[in-house]
Amino acid sequence: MRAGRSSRKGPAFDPADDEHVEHRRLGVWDLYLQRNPKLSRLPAWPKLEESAEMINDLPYVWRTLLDLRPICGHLLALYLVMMIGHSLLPALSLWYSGQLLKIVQIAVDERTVDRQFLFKIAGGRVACALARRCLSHFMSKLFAALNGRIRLHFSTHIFHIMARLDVPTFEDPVVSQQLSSSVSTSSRSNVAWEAISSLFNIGSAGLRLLAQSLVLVAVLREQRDGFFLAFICSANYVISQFNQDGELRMGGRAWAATTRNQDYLRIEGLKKLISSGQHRKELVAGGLVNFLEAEYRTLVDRLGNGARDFWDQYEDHMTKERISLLSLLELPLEELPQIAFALRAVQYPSSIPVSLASLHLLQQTTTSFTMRVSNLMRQAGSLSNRLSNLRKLYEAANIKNKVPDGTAPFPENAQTVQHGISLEFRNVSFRYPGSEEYALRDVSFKAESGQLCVIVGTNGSGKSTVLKLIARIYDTTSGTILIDGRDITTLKLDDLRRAMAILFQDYTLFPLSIYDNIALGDPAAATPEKVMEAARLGGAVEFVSRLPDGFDTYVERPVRDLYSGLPEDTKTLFGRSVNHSRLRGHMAGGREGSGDLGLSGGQLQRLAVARTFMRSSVSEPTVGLLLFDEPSASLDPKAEQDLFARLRELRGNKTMVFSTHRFGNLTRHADLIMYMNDALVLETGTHEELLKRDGDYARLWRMQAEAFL
Ligand SMILES: Nc1ncnc2c1ncn2[C@@H]1O[C@H](COP(=O)(O)OP(=O)(O)OP(=O)(O)O)[C@@H](O)[C@H]1O
Repeated sequence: MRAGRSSRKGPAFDPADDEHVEHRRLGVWDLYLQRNPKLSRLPAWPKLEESAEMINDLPYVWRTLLDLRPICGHLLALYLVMMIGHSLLPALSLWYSGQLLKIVQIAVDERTVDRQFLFKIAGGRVACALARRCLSHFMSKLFAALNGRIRLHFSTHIFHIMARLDVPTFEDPVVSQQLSSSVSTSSRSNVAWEAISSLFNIGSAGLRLLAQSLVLVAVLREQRDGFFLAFICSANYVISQFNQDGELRMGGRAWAATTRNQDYLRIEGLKKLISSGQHRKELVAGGLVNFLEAEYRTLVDRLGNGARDFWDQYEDHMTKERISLLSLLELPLEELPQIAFALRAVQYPSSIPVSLASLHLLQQTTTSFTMRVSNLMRQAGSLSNRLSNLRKLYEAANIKNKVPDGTAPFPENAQTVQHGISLEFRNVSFRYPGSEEYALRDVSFKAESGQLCVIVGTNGSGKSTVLKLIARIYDTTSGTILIDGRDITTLKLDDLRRAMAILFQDYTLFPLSIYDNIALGDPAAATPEKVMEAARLGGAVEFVSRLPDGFDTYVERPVRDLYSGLPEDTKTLFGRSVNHSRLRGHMAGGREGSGDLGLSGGQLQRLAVARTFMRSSVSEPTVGLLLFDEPSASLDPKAEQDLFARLRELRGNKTMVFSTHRFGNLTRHADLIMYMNDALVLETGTHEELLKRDGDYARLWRMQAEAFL
């Protein structure tokens, strides 16, 4: 959504708060708008309010300048000097124009011309124009150079900001809003340079206005009716400024819009459905085309002109609102200077040439003057936004992670880890941030060092959550998790995570090469031999070798090729197939094949398993705990069996926690099985114990076994 200053301090915006928020219907849209305080009816009030807020952001400008001094201080200083020169030149031109006018006046009154003076003034006027052109040229070159250097400097700062955030912090909507307005790893824009250059621009525009005003006053003083003409030349601008403030103007105010119209929602849903390649299979296979088309027609007929997006409705409303008495006055006022000139010409016929020249000069100057004023106002508005983004860019480096680091090193004795780590949950309950529901309720269990623990249960029962809490992706809401008898929150996070290898169910592959994807399982120890071995253990070598670029193949190219207007016969370009539709699915764990590579879900899962194998083998001395969340979900039965066999063999003495809802033959080998349902651990024991108990585990086991009889 477009909005004014992105986030202000103050109480939360509540659409139901009638006292501070007004509600308007715009077609199918509900617009909620912060009520204007009385003073804000004045056209400059919102700008003043924003300027007051900007004061808090100014220290960050200073900090940025200090940061930039060693990188491009001399270029910045040069740019500033050029800008000052560029701002003063229009005033100098105006002064020369005033002098030319004077020459004309003397020529009319006295019929004489001082030729030398005339050449000097004309030469000065031309030199001014040339100087402005040259300065603009050099400034644009400097602008680009500064932009490049500053962007490069801040890109490492931004990389650091993004890389250090943990999962709950990154998912926090407040943090993501802060990041989206201040941090962008890919865009060509650059928050710091935008803020600094805006500030320079405003300073320069202010200086230009001041210098021009002073010269204008000096020139007008010498002209008959000069001030009167200047006033009427700028009158229509003043009126248009007052006229802008329609009732629904949203600039500077908090606002939110939503639609609850079911027909409109359905129309938009149908449009998305047919325009995205993602749903094409189901659409065609389900024979849905005719039904959807008829449905769409009915909805559009029913909603008529109301089926329009918010901005369309808003513009429509604003155009209706804009016709007022003042707006009707705006155009006739433009003619006023000519009328005034005609009357004066009648009154003083001898001064027609001077009046004509002065009228031209005045109109030209006031037009550029008023344009500058409105530019200045507009720039001041965006400056406030840019400065606040700059503040957020610096503040983002101090965002506190929600999972705090511990202080105790782990393990105390490095030799013990490879013989497994004991794991204990004591009365652990957990709710995901922002969720009311408990994902785990009072879970307690203990797995001794070197044991194989299998968590089984229904969908959504909390199996993956158990693994996420062990890796401290999230912290428990209540209760304690201990490894080797020590509370995990007290341990250094880096040490804790170095002691375990984890494969998530919703793993993702990185937009890097296949080699890097595997090597990042243990980047510090990665060698080509180790990566190859991990790929073999994950069952990935065969299909990767068949790819044209083998292990150098990018799972998803992070940089798209650009093309346009290619003849239809162009099937490949740069050794890759041309995507004429440009519609690609996203890469997400196991659920989809790779749009770029045409790899299947199972093949992608093998790559993820290979990555985990980088740190899972018996020989890996630093890892004592292996966590696997459904690693075989997309594998065929043979691949699944091979994987389980390899896992058992490679695990050695390490502790392994395995989550699955397919019992397979893994549970038979388990030292501890936990049966979960609806956030609770309902049964624990070995396979035999649980069968003897004849509870839910036994019932589900029999159900799965019967399917194969
Ligand atoms: N990031 C999240 N935010 C909010 N709720 C979540 C999140 N992830 C999971 N949940 C909820 O927590 C509960 C437990 O989810 P979890 O993924 O642990 O289940 P699971 O047993 O692994 O399920 P499955 O067998 O389908 O993988 C579910 O109700 C789920 O909707």
